[in-house]
Parts: sequence; C-alpha cells; structure tokens
Amino acid sequence: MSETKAKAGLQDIVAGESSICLVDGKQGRLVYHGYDINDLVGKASFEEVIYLLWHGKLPNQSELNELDAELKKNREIPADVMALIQGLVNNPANPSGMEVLRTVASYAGAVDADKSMNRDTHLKQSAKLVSLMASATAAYGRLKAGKDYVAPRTDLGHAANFLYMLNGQEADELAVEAFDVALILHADHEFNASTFTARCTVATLSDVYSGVTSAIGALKGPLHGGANEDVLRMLMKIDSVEGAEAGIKDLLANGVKVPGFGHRVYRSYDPRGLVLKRYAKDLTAKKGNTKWYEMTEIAERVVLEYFAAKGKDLKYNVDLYSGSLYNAMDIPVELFTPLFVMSRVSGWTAHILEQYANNRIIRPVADYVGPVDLKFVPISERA
Ligand SMILES: CC(=O)SCCNC(=O)CCNC(=O)[C@H](O)C(C)(C)COP(=O)(O)OP(=O)(O)OC[C@H]1O[C@@H](n2cnc3c(N)ncnc32)[C@H](O)[C@@H]1OP(=O)(O)O
Ligand SMILES: O=C([O-])CC(=O)C(=O)O
Repeated sequence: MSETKAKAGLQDIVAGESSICLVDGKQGRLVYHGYDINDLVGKASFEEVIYLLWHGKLPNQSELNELDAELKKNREIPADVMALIQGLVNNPANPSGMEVLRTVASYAGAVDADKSMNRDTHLKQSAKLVSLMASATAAYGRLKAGKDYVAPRTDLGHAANFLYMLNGQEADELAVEAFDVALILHADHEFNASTFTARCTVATLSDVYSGVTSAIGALKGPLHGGANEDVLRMLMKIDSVEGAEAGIKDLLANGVKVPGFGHRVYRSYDPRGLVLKRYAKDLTAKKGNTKWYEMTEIAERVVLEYFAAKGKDLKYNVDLYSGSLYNAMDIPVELFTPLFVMSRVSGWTAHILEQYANNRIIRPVADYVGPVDLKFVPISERA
C-alpha cells in the first residue's frame, strides 16, 4: 500500500523532466525550448516551430528546407486512407472529426511496414503524421460538407495549403498568418492530458502511431481540446449579442463549467488566448462579421466578473477566442478540435521523441481505498 496520499487530478505533481516547453502559470508565460511564444508568433512559421520542438533548436535554411520537403512529400492522402475517411463520413453512426482522425492515425500505423525503433524512423513517422492529420482534417471537412476532395499543393506552406485544401481556394494573407499563428500557439503545452497520455503509451516502448492515437483520444474530451468546439456551440445556442450576457449568467447560475475558461496551471492569464483574441478581433472585423467575437468578449467579461466575485484566480484559456477566429476563416465548428490535433501532433511527437531518448516505463501507484481480507463465497452461496 502507498505511504503517500493521492492528489486529485495529479495537481502540481511533478511527473518527469522535459526541455521542450515551459508553462509558467503564475506569470502567464509559455516558452518553447527557450523561446517565448510572443517572440515566435509573426516571426517564425509553424514549420520552424515543429523543427524547434523536435530538435531543440531553430532550423537554418537548409534544415528547414529538408523538413519542408518531408512534410510536402506526405501531403497527398493514400487511396486506402481516403477510402477509410469516406467510409467513416458515410457511416450512419456519424463519427466526429476526432473519431475520424483517431482512426486514421491508428490505421496509418497498422499499414506502415517500418516497425523499427530508432530516431530516424520516429522523425519520419512524426513528419508523416503532421501532414496526414492536416490533409485528413481537410478531406473530412470537404466530404462531410458533400464537396469533392481538393488535392494538396506543394507551392504553399503548411497553413496556407490546409486552408486551400479545405476551402478550395487560396485564403487571404491575414487568414493564413492568423492560422499559422494558431498552429504555433497550440503546438505544445508541457504535460497536458493528451501529451502525458502519449508519453505513457510510448514509455512501454510502443510505437509513435500508438502514442499519437491515444493522445487524440485524450484531446477529444470536452475538458481538454474539445472545449474549443463547445465555446462556439454555446454561443450559437444563445445566438445574439444582446442575449449573450443573460445567456452566460444563466449557465453560471446552473453550475455549468463554461467552456473556454479555467485552467489547471494558468493563474494570471493564458498568453495564447491574448494573441488569439487580437487576431480574432482583426480578422472578424476584416470579414465584416463580428457577432461571435463580440459575444465572446461579453462571455469573457461576465465569467471573469463571476470568478472575481468568488475569489477565484481563473481566466480564459486558449479555447475561448479560437472559435470566432476559425469561423472567420470559414472553418466549420466540427473541425475545431481536429485543428488542435493538426497543431498538437507536433508537440506530442516531440514528447514521444524525448520519452524514447531517456525512457523508463511510467507506472505510478494508487492510493488503494477498497476493502481487503474479504472472505471468498462460492457462487452457489451468494445472495
Ligand atoms: C486546451 C485545454 O485543455 S485548456 C482547458 C479547456 N477546457 C475548458 O475550457 C473546459 C472548462 N474548464 C474546466 O472544466 C476546468 O477549468 C479545467 C478542466 C480546464 C481545469 O480543471 P481543474 O484544474 O480540475 O479545475 P477545477 O475544476 O478544480 O476548478 C476550480 C474551481 O473553479 C471552477 N471552475 C473552473 N473552470 C470553470 C469554468 N470553466 N466555469 C465555471 N467554473 C469553473 C470550478 O467549478 C472549481 O470551483 P470550486 O472550487 O468552487 O469547486
Ligand atoms: O495544459 C493543459 O492542461 C491544457 C492546455 O492548455 C493545453 O493542452 O494546451
């Protein structure tokens, strides 16, 4: 039996070392391998950040070119994966985008003949998954909307190519910049639930695909990545700027945990949310549709007033403003959490590589609270 007491949700428990990402909850600061995210957004591309997360340094031009070529090589969806996505879209169970991505990641692992366990293979598989998650998200979005699949282009960056594959036309410069920034901001976040899940999976010396598949399952939940869809769905139910204040107050009065608010680590503010809010404001104004942005601002004010009145040092999180931003890029709500996968797959794989590099199986203990010494009763004598 354990000598120490369990802590609900493992709050504040240090579960390992990592040099990939620092989340400073008190200062509201997020650092990728030494670089503050505010120094990366608008300066580095998502591809440069992927390299940083995987290799621990920003790439020079030839290193970036090599990664870029590897990502582009993997953009096209193989015919069998396409058939799998189409089959899921047609299925009467109506699987969600996250269920589709989870299945695609798992399938990609099953049909990858290279089962070798070394860093080169793991890097190749990581690049394959980054491209596949983007292309599969776009394909799912198109097929789900009853439209034809749009093949990828190799003359566009990762963000621009995704928006092109999804909407069938090139997005404008601000939308591409905002999407690239969103990908950077969602890329990694230390030992969040899905990343920790990925690390647990591969710490048994299971493969990269299994790590990513289990991470997608963890990200899907409404307390984690699923919250970004829930924010816009909540606003869509209220459906008017005038009704937003009363609608949000009503949810709080009914004890609902309002999606887009609260965080296990951040106490001052979530630095990603501040950046996304800025881009959401600019892009929705540019598109001339500010309704969801305005409603989100009202939700922010009402919930933060509620937290303050209760003495809770909680703020809004990364999921609050991404909804109005993605909506302004013509991205449907059911793709919001898959977009999170598209980005976070870079962080998951960085953690998987780090775990393999210094591995020990992850196996904590439980504080057993059940009975002991019960007397066995044969089934024929049980009541
Ligand atoms: C990418 C990400 O994963 S970011 C998080 C995305 N998730 C969401 O936005 C869903 C809404 N938020 C939540 O459910 C939580 O805040 C979590 C899951 C993010 C964090 O959970 P925990 O660290 O366990 O916080 P916990 O649930 O203990 O909250 C502390 C207190 O604040 C309250 N609280 C926390 N979040 C919210 C919220 N969104 N709305 C209303 N009250 C809240 C809790 O009810 C609790 O109150 P109590 O002490 O009176 O019981
Ligand atoms: O860190 C967390 O617990 C959740 C989060 O914000 C993320 O994964 O981006």
